[in-house]
Amino acid sequence: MAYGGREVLRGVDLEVRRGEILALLGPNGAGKTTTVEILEGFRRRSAGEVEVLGADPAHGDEAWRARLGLVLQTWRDHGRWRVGELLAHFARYYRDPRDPDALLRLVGLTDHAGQQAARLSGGQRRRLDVALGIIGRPELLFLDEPTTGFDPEARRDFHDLVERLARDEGVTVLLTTHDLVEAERLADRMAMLVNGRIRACGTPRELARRAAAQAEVRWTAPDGTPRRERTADPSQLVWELHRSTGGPLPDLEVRRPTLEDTYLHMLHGKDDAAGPAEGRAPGTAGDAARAA
Ligand SMILES: Nc1ncnc2c1ncn2[C@@H]1O[C@H](COP(=O)(O)OP(=O)(O)OP(=O)(O)O)[C@@H](O)[C@H]1O
Repeated sequence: MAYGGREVLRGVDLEVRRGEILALLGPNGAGKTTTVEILEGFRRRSAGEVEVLGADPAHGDEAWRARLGLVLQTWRDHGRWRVGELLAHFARYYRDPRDPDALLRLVGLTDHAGQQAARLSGGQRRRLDVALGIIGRPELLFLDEPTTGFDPEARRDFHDLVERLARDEGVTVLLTTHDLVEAERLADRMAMLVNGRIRACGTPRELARRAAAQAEVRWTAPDGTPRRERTADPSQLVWELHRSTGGPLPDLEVRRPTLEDTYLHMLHGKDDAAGPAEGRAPGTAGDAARAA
């Protein structure tokens, strides 16, 4: 995929399976929104094959569109509408919409039903976005950085809601986020997009294993100096230190790699972390993406 002459996606090989939650991660400018907008049918791709719910998004009709739910990054301008009226209005576009009052309860906006959308707080607007995204009972839900601006409780409620949608209603979810805790909490699989290419894709556990990020061992040396070392095999290091000092290691601490370590390792590491797109020469491959 190129903007003007500049290629921003090159070989995005990605499949989202029906009923799964897939988190698309990657640094600013990696191409996540571009990818998602192509899948949603909002952006024309310049090359590659894409199939979403059995159709090419570039030719998706109204019936196809009604099966998607979108929570976009940019806020749609419905500021003058009252929250309850807005939901009732959008409900009319769908054959089997959720009940607007039940939906307000679901996203925690019942007390704001009579309020103008423009007067909601940032986090409350985001909840409204989520409500609008799921009002039509979508089969496939796109969530583009959905919890930006949420307080911790709203975030937890939102995570519960997304989990319920996936588990109880079989909704497929494609989530982009910079929040690694969110990705780990929600996602069945994570895909890492770096420089327009999928660098790795797998369950959080698989990615951690593939990235082989290193543990950090800290201790105080016999002369009192604090020491730290990174190693893939902390037990070996501790054993060697123990043997060389001949006694217990003061202030010993072994810190396992966090998800953030894994992420940064993948971001800056070599292709040993590469997933299915591994080994492609730059610019040679078109993009291929399938969702549900
Ligand atoms: N309409 C456009 N015209 C030209 N270049 C664009 C356009 N939209 C995006 N880009 C460029 O394409 C690249 C990918 O952008 P994109 O918005 O897809 O990244 P992203 O991964 O969603 O980033 P972020 O995490 O910051 O939201 C960026 O370098 C961006 O500057």
